Amino acid sequence: MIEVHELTKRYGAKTAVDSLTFTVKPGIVTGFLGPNGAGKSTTMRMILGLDRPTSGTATINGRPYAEHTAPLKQAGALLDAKAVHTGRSAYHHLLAMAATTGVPRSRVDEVIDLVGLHEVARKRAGAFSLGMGQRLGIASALLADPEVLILDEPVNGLDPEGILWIRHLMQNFAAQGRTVFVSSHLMSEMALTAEHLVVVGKGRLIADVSVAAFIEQAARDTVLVRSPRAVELHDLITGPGVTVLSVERGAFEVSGLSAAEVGDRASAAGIALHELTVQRPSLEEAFMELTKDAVEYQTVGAAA
Ligand SMILES: Nc1ncnc2c1ncn2[C@@H]1O[C@H](COP(=O)(O)OP(=O)(O)OP(=O)(O)O)[C@@H](O)[C@H]1O
Repeated sequence: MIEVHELTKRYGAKTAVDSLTFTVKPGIVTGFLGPNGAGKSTTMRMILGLDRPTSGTATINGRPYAEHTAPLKQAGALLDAKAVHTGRSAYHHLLAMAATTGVPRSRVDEVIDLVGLHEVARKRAGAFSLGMGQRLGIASALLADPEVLILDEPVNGLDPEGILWIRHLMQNFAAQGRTVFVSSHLMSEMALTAEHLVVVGKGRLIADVSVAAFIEQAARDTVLVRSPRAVELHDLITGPGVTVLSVERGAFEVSGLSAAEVGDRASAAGIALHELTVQRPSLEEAFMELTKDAVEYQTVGAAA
């Protein structure tokens, strides 16, 4: 379990993390979502004791990470996959880590097999592809068999097979009753991986919600209506709870009414319909809508 309470980090005048409070529960994968610069990495670094908070607290299994007697048994993390000694082989990188943290040698072979690096374990890590580097980073995170796994953008730059592999690894880890906290700026990826979402923008909490609830909210349909008598039909259906989102010549988009309701009303008034299409926003669109005011560097015109 990870508990973050009123966590704040300022760099001079810049507030990178602004009074964040949330809990990451065991047994499920929790996605940490937000646009670039939202403060995800800074929050993860503070949870792991790598950055000192300006104020507030972050604990892992009830204590600040650094105060645990065997911190690596509590939480393993992948923050930057390139942070390995490039001259060492994957095997020796892990062996050195194991030796300094009291992990038995046999566990090194175990995690190498677990992440599928058996064939290349004796090769220099500096020559690894991005995907192999990510696997090695995850092997390091898993080395001490931790209760909590913290991964910062683990699928960045991976091919579809690598993405699938990490997704299953996280889900299996959570299914064992452990805690998984994974950051991403891709809603579509998190919808497939996570069960719960913590969404941040400009350092602030925007949503703390189950993926199912987010999808349900996002999936609010709109109906595109095209008719030669669009103006009349438009006037006929407007009322409480009905929002007309866009109007163009001969067509409009409406929310708050089902396609059947629009069709019935048109039929009752003897108005012909030339199109009646249910439109469902993609999850990515719903996420962008949610975070649109919290995007740090917005392209001019992007808000429209
Ligand atoms: N050491 C630092 N000094 C000054 N500003 C920093 C420092 N580290 C982060 N920031 C700023 O804090 C904000 C949050 O950065 P952070 O890297 O935590 O965001 P993020 O959500 O992880 O973004 P990304 O997906 O781009 O990595 C950014 O505006 C960043 O420029």
